[in-house]
Amino acid sequence: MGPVPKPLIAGNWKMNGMRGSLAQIKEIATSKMLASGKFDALICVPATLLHSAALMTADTPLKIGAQDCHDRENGAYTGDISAGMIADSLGSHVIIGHSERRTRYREDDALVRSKTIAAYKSGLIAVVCIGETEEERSSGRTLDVLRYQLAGSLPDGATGENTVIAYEPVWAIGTGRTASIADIAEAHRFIRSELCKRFNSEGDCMRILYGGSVKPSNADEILHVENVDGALVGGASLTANDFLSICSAY
Ligand SMILES: O=C[C@H](O)COP(=O)(O)O
Repeated sequence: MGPVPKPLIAGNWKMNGMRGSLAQIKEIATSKMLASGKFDALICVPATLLHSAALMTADTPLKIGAQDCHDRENGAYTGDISAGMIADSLGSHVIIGHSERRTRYREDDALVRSKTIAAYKSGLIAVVCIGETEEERSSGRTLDVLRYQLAGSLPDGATGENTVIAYEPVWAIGTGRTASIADIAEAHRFIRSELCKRFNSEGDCMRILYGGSVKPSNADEILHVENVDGALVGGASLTANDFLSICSAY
C-alpha cells in the first residue's frame, strides 16, 4: 500500500454564479483553514468566471478549475472551450465526465477518455467522474459499472499528479440523499483496487473523491471513510460558509 494522498475538497458551481459570486471565492481563498495545508481546495467555476477567479486567487492556496473541456485543441466547435483555453485562463483543473454531461450530452467513456488526454496535454489535472444510476445500483450492477467506467474513461498515463477520480452515485446528486457509509466504503475500496491493478503504485496516489449531497452535516463522517480522499461538492460549495464548514472536517 502506497502513501495516503493529501485530501482535496473540490467545489463544482455548475451553471451557478455571476461576477458578484467572486466574493465567495475570495472568502474561501483567504480563509486561515486553507493556509493550514492539511488539504487542498479547488473551486470549478463557470467558464465566464474562470480567468477572474484564477487571477483573484493566484497568490492563495485555492485552485480554480473548469467544468468541462472539448477533446480537440481548437476548431469549429461553437460554444465549446478547449483544455488549452482553460490553461490559458490560468485554470489548473477540469472536471470531465460529470454525470450531468454523460446523461444530458450523451458523453460516453471514450469521449471522457479523449477529453482527459486533452487535459493532460495542456497540463491540467483531470477530475474524472464516475458513478452508477439508481437502476444500476438496485439491480446489483454498481461495481461492474464502476469497473467499466474506470477502464474506459482513464487513459494510460494517468497518475496521482494528473488525475483525480470523483465517485458520484448519480441518484445522490442534488437530491439530499447520500450513499450509506458502508456503500461509500465499498465503492471507494473497489475503485482503489481497480486503480492499483492498472496503474500499480500510482493507483494509491490518485485521490478518490466522494460526491453527492455532501454538506456540513455529513462531511465529517464521509470524509473519514477509508479511501475517501476528499469530496466533490455541488450545492454546498456555492457559499463560503458551507464550503469552509465541510473543509473543517480536516
Ligand atoms: O459535482 C458535484 C456533484 O454533482 C454533487 O452535487 P451536490 O453536492 O449538489 O449533490
